[in-house]
Amino acid sequence: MDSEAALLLETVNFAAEKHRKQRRKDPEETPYINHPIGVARILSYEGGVTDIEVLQAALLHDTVEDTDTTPEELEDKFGPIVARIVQEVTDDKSLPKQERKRLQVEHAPHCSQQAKLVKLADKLYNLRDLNTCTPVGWSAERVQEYFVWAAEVVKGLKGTNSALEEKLEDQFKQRGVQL
Ligand SMILES: Nc1nc2c(ncn2[C@@H]2O[C@H](COP(=O)(O)OP(=O)(O)O)[C@@H](OP(=O)(O)OP(=O)(O)O)[C@H]2O)c(=O)[nH]1
Ligand SMILES: [Mn+2]
Repeated sequence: MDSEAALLLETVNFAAEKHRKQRRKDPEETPYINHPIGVARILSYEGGVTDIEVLQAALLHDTVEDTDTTPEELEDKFGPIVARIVQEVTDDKSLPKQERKRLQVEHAPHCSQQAKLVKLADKLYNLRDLNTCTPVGWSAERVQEYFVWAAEVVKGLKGTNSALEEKLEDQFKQRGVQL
């Protein structure tokens, strides 16, 4: 087996252990790990991304934000580039939600190309998820507001990957949201 395949298995196993107790917010309580795996798969299969560090960062992208994982732990295990990409896509959960959401819009254009790829795939996964398995308690208005906010973030990620951007564009069009 080639070493990149082994490295991806090591990475997905680490993410699965970290997210093992978490579930998505949908009524079926889908295992959380489906999300990071799906984000990495969007990058590879739909975005044509082959950069192993981007695919690893996608698998790990919610570990620091949502589990006890530290940036140092990621750096020790996966190196400084993967750790940096994850850090770039990590929200500061100590801030109020509105502020976090505003900072994503503000920071998106200044992210590295690698972090922009992860952000595009994360948004595409979550928008599709909202169409098929809406989180418990989310009204139609809340779903629509998420699309409007996500479009503001994606505007700042333009020129990164045309295949992913076209698929995001389709999602926004379906909701009457202008990109
Ligand atoms: N659509 C959907 N999202 C779910 C579900 N379960 C968990 N999530 C997560 O919820 C987040 C979106 O919900 P919000 O209420 O807007 O944000 P919050 O969790 O940060 O408070 C996303 O986080 P994120 O990946 O960190 O991305 P981002 O929204 O911060 O960009 C998404 O992955 C689900 O069943 N459907
Ligand atoms: Mn995510």
